[in-house]
Amino acid sequence: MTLEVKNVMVELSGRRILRSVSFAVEPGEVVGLLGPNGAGKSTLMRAITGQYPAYGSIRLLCQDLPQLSPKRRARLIAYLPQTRIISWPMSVRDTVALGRLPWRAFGQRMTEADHQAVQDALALMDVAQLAGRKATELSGGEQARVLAARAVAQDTPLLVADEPASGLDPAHQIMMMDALRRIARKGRMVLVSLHDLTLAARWCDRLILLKDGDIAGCGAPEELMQPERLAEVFGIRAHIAREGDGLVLAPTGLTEAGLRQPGPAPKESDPGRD
Ligand SMILES: Nc1ncnc2c1ncn2[C@@H]1O[C@H](COP(=O)(O)OP(=O)(O)OP(=O)(O)O)[C@@H](O)[C@H]1O
Repeated sequence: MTLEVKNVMVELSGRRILRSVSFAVEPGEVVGLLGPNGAGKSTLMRAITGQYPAYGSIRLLCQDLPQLSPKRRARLIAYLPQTRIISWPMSVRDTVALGRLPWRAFGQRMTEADHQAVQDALALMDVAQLAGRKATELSGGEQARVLAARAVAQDTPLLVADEPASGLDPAHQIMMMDALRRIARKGRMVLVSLHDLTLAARWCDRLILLKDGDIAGCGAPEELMQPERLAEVFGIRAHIAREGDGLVLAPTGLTEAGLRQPGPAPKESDPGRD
């Protein structure tokens, strides 16, 4: 009863973006996907959600995801994209209710269960007080929480969230991570990409480090968040401290390699290699 990603390779515009990525996510856990800009996090999420064709195997609850119809897939996976601008001039409640569409036949009215799922999602993302407002008139962070609520309302076994905390104020970043953890603890799977190392270390059960389209590490935050690993993957030095029940990580500077090459390394896997 897992998400199983095996030897996934993705090529876009003739460039190999993901090389041979394998990992699993179990029900009940929040798995964080970390890596520098351009490492391939969004590409991996898009491959899992069926937006990019991929070689290899992507199975969820023992079903081959690429074989499923869009509607069947929408009942299994909710996806929160990185770009979160709402362009439909609908109320917040109606926007969140779009998350229930995969569960209804065309033209069918919302059931009591649909209304409850919408209300729960509005509350979880702290946007219930905005329910009657036009979604397009909200701030960027508010819109981000509305779209997160829509993904939550979809009530799927797997939630894939691409940088759900970006653009949120500190309190709502914590609320977001807390919400993802609560969703997971109800037996769902959560795969979330993050750039904030402290959020990742404190709220994720396991972390996957992606670099240049390859997995550079996978394990519990305490195992992975080591100075050498952060230097290798991100090119940074960081202050790492244990506080309460988790780690706090504060980047303090660039390593020599990071100074030489702060951006992602050129892909060795471009056509011609292998
Ligand atoms: N449609 C596309 N065609 C060609 N190359 C692409 C396409 N989409 C992404 N890429 C390239 O794939 C690589 C990985 O991009 P991706 O968006 O997956 O990175 P990321 O890890 O999510 O980065 P970020 O942290 O900046 O969001 C980048 O080098 C990017 O330029």
